[in-house]
Amino acid sequence: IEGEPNVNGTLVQQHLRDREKLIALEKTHRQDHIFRQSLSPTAKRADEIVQAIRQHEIDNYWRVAATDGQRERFAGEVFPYARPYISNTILWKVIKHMPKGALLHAHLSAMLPYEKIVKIIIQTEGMVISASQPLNTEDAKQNATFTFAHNNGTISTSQSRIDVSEYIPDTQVPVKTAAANFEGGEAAFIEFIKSKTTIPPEESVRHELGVDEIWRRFQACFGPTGSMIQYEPVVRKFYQTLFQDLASDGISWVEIRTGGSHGKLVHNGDEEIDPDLDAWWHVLVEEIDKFKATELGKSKNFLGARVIWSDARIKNRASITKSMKIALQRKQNFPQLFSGYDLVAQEDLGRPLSDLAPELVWFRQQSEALNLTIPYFFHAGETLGDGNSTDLNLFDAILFNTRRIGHGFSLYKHPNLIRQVIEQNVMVEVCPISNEVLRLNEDILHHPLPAMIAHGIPTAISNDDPAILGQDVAGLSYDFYEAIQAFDNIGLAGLGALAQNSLRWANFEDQSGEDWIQDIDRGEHGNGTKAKHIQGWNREWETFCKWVVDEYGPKYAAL
Ligand SMILES: O=c1[nH]cnc2c1ncn2[C@@H]1O[C@H](CO)[C@@H](O)[C@H]1O
Repeated sequence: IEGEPNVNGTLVQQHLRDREKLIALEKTHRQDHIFRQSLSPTAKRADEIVQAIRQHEIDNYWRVAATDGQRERFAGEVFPYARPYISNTILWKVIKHMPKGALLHAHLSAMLPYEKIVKIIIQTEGMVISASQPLNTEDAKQNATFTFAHNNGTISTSQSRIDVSEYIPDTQVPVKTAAANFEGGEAAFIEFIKSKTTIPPEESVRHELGVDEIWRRFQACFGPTGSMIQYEPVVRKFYQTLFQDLASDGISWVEIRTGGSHGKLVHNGDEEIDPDLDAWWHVLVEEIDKFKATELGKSKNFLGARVIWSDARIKNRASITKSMKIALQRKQNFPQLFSGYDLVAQEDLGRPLSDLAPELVWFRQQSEALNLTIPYFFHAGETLGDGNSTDLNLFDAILFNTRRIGHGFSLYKHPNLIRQVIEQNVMVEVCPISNEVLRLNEDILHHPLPAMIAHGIPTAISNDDPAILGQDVAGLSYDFYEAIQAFDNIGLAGLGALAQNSLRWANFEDQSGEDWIQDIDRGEHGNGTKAKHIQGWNREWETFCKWVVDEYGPKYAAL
C-alpha cells in the first residue's frame, strides 16, 4: 500500500473535469437552455444572488429539527404546512416581485379567494342567502347546501338568522343580516362559507385517502360557487378584484377556463337570469377594458384576458353537443374574447377524449365551416395511471392538435409522445400545488416538473383553482415559489424561462395553426403581437433582475 488519496492526482482531476462536462452536457437538453444562454450580465447576477438566498433559507430557515410533538421541517415539505412559513422568507419577496407573464390554466369560479367574493356579496344591495336546512349544528353545517341570489326587496322580515333551529329551509335572508347575526358574527359566517368551498390543510395532506376521495370533496366545493358569481354588480366587482390581484402579482395576461353552463348573468336590479347568453360575455369584455384603463392596469401593462370554453366531460353526448353549439354562437359574437375549447372535471371518471372523438371531430368541422378559429387546449394525463384512459388522453390530445396540454402529469412516461410534444411545440400547463393537493404528488419534491424541463418539454406554471386548493390568493406566487424552492436546477433563471414560456404559448389572438407555430418558433424575434408582448416582458424581467441585484446583492454577495 502506497501513498494517500490525493485531490490533485491526475485521475482525480480528470474525473472532476469529466463530471463538469457531463453535467453541462445534460443541461443542453433542457427546455430553458436557450433562455439561460441569453441572460444579460444583470440577470446572471440576479440568478446567483437568488441562489444564495434560497440556499441560505434552506439551511437556516427551513431545516428545523423535530422538537417535542413538532414535525421536522424541511424545504419542499407539503404545501399546506409550508404555506404559513413561506411569506416570511426573502425568496417569497423576490418571487412576489417577479413579472410572471400569463396565467394560462385557471378555472373561473376558483380563481379569487371566497372571502373576497363573500365580502363583495355582503356589500351588494339586495343580495340574499338561503340554506337547505337550519345551520344550528355542526352536522347541519356540514350537510347543508346554500344559494346566493338577488332579491328586489320582497322578502319576509321574520327570518334574520340562518343558524338557528327556527330557520325555515330555503327562505331568503339578506346576506348582510345573516352574516351579522351568525354566531361569531361576519367573520364566522365567512369561515362557514370557506368551510364549504375550500379544502382545508388537514384534508389536503391526507394522501393515503387517494385521488377519488379528494376529487369528491373538490368537486363539491364548486357547488355553491355558481350562485356567487351571477349577479351583475357582484360579477363586475369580482372581475375588477381578480384583475387587480393578478396584475399586482405580476401577471399580465390570463386565459380563463369557464363557460359551458356557467356563462349566466342576472342583470343589475333583476332576479332572473338573462336568457340572452351574450349578456355574460358583454360584461366580461367591459370589465377587461375597464381594468386596462385603470392606473394599476396601465402601470402593470395588463394585456387582457380570453376565455377557454370548458364543458364538463361527465356530461352525456347530447348535452356536450348542445353546449358546443352554444359555444359556436358565442365565438361568432365574441371572436376576441373566445379563445378555445376544453373539457373539464375529473378525467379518471369522465369521458375519455377518444370516447368524444365524434363530437370533437364534428366541432372542428363546424368551426371550420363557419370560418372560426377554435383551437383545443385539452386537459390530459392528470393521473397517476400508466396506460389507463386518463393517461391515454395524452395521445388523443396530440392527435387532435391540442395547442397546450393541461397538467400532462403522466406525460413523462411516454418517450415517443415527449418527442412529438417537443416537435409540435405543444406546451404543458403545469399546476404544481393543484397536483399536490389533488394527490398526484405527495409534495413538490415528487412532482415531474423538473423531468419535463430536463427532457426539453415546454412548460409554464399555472395555479388551477387557487381559491379552493389552498393558495388562497389569485396570483401565481405560491406555485412559482414551490418550483424554485424544490429544485436546484430551476433557480431564478428557470422561473424566468417558465414565465417567458407562458407568453410564448399564450393565445393572444386567433391564428391559423401555421401562424401559431411560427410565432412560437420565432418567440421574441417575431414581428407580431406575441413577439411584442414577449419583448415587453423581457424589459420587465431586466428591470426586475436589476431590482434583485440592487436590493439583495450587497447582503447576499458574501454568502
Ligand atoms: O385540475 C383540474 N382538472 C380537471 N378539471 C378541473 C380541474 N380543476 C378544476 N376543474 C373543473 O373545472 C370545473 C369548474 O370550471 C369544475 O367542475 C372542476 O371539476
